[in-house]
Amino acid sequence: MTTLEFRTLPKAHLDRALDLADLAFHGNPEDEEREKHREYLRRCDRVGAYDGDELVGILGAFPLALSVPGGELPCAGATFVAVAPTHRRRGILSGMLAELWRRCADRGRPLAALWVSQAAIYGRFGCAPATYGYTVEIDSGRPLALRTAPADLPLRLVAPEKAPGAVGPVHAAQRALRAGRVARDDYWWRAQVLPETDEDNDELGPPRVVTIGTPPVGYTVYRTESGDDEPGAPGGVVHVLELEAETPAAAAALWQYLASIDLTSKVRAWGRPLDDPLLLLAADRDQVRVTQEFPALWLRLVDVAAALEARSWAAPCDLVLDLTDDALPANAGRHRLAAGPAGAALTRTDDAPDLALDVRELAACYLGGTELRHLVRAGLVTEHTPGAAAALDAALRTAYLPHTTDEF
Ligand SMILES: CC(=O)SCCNC(=O)CCNC(=O)[C@H](O)C(C)(C)COP(=O)(O)OP(=O)(O)OC[C@H]1O[C@@H](n2cnc3c(N)ncnc32)[C@H](O)[C@@H]1OP(=O)(O)O
Repeated sequence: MTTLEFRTLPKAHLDRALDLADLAFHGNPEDEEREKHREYLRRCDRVGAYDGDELVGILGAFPLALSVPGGELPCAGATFVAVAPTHRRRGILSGMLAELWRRCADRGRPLAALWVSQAAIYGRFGCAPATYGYTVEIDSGRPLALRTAPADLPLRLVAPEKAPGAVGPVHAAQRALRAGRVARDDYWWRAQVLPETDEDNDELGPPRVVTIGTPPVGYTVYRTESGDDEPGAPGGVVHVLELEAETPAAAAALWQYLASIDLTSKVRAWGRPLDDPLLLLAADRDQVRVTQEFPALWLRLVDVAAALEARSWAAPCDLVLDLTDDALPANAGRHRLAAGPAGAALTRTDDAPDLALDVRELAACYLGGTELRHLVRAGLVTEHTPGAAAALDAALRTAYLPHTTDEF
């Protein structure tokens, strides 16, 4: 029997990695899509698991900059995780993640993030959902009724290749307000946000980008799905991938535009923030309905001290946290967190703990998307000192909920 080895997957093995991913994800991509995946993996830090010469596991990690409250941090964006079906449940995923945590330490990345294929897999590795999304549907078979007057500003269609220059500044300004978002370069806009075809739904047309204002104070990215030609049949669907606006009036105008596109009768917006103003702009909440809520980005605090000391804090707190972290014992133990608007320090202590929790619970709360007091009520966090969870919640609070649509 051979032993498993975890090492960097060289570029020469990219096609073997793609074959393995197709095997594990039941994919059968066309040439163009396969080239897209090859480019994708080429940009990643790659861990390969080898059984002798056989490639039996692959994990990619994009080098990302993730927005956190008050700034951004280097983050490994784990993706393309696949284990050969002949080798499952032999610890290959566990070994690849252990290698990823080592590389995060070597490369100065305190965070790792991922979109999971199944929610049951990653909690045991210290990961937790840190951002959430809503799917919102607008019945646009009738005019969209709004409580806020739409801005009277020009709307312009922008060619996708011009989008990074035209709407990048609006995205960057909004990203500074919301934790959980990835810094986008031209590659990210082209390949991740605006690919010509939608990989998951070939019924959808190409991406359309529309800006409002000169210079833009908002924009939307959407694709359309045509409806049935029969008279009286439902119209097409406008699939909104992104909508960012700097003012309520600009948001109202963009939603009104999307809801009034001819030959369509529904707007389906995926991955809206849970505090999306759209839900308050709507004059008739029967016309604008939340149809799904889902965990979006999962987070792992690989270096807890670096992560906590890098974010901003809304209120002062001085608490002893008793942390467990089975995979990364350097994070475990008692730490005093002294934090406030001037910054934070995490120092080891023998003092009695105010709160006892696992690193995955801290990951859930880190970006401000989950409140500790709810985790206390669920029996997942132990509050030794009454009021400690509320004090930490007040310190972690953010003005906007964390949010991301960057699915990788
Ligand atoms: C970020 C992303 O890319 S997410 C995509 C993940 N990839 C896929 O879903 C593709 C198809 N599946 C696979 O490739 C594999 O089955 C993987 C990656 C999910 C798991 O790989 P394995 O090497 O089998 O996992 P490993 O043996 O390290 O398991 C570690 C633990 O996780 C558990 N586990 C693994 N997969 C699952 C699962 N799907 N559901 C629940 N538990 C799971 C194992 O039971 C084990 O628990 P234990 O330590 O208590 O025994």
